[in-house]
Amino acid sequence: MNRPPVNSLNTEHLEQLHRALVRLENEKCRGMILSSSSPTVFSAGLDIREMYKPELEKARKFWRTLQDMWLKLYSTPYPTVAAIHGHAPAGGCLLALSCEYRVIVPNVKIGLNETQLGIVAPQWFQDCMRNVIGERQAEKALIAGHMFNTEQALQVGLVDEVAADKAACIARAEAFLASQANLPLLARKTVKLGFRNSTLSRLMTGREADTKIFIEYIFQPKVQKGIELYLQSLSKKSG
Ligand SMILES: CCCC/C=C/CC(=O)SCCNC(=O)CCNC(=O)[C@H](O)C(C)(C)COP(=O)(O)OP(=O)(O)OC[C@H]1O[C@@H](n2cnc3c(N)ncnc32)[C@H](O)[C@@H]1OP(=O)(O)O
Repeated sequence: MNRPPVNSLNTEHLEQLHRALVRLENEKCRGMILSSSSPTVFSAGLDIREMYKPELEKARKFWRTLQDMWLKLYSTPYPTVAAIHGHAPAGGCLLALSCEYRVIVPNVKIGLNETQLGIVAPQWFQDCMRNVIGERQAEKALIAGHMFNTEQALQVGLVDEVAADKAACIARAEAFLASQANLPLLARKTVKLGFRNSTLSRLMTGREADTKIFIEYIFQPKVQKGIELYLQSLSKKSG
């Protein structure tokens, strides 16, 4: 990902990610490392400006593009690793959770923090967390909107490994891909999809309902006010 300053996910960036995933599949790629050009941020999650006073059709398109990208990422036939050498809140955490393996560096925060922002992580975000860290830990983390530090993320199983820095993180991600290289492709892909199918189907069969929930939610005046205040707090911080 290379969308400075924080790889926030707007419609255009989501489309780029989706196109890249389709191309990798068409080219029969043997594995992907999802990484960031930023030295400190993996991805700041959804671009909050896409949700602030949007036009209805643009907001719908934004959400559908996110769904499309995620459905592709979660179901790739090739192995995927997230090299998390920077913070990964909310949608950034979703990207990492959607890969098959996660390597993180020290001093990083990762989690589905939506509750803390007064918004609700969509069901499929929650499912991804549950599938990785289990029901009990996911429920606790999601209710609190907890951001895990590196040590906590390793302890709870949210990530698989800690590496000292970006170079080591990428090297460990490559090692994971190498460990998969000799597995029979069809068997590997079939087992992966078997595990992920119910989560994928839940969104595929409920896409319109999921979009409706998003639209109805963000168009509420009190939600718009909350987004406005949050945007102000973010830009005051960097100002
Ligand atoms: C039913 C509704 C469901 C909706 C689901 C939503 C899921 C989501 O993903 S919501 C997005 C949640 N994301 C966040 O809360 C992250 C907010 N950002 C941060 O915590 C920090 O920016 C960071 C830890 C990622 C990085 O910190 P750092 O100090 O390096 O950078 P900053 O100075 O904070 O930010 C630089 C710059 O980027 C702007 N920005 C940051 N995050 C976002 C974002 N998610 N969307 C849009 N813009 C963002 C920030 O305002 C700064 O901009 P300016 O330089 O122009 O002020």
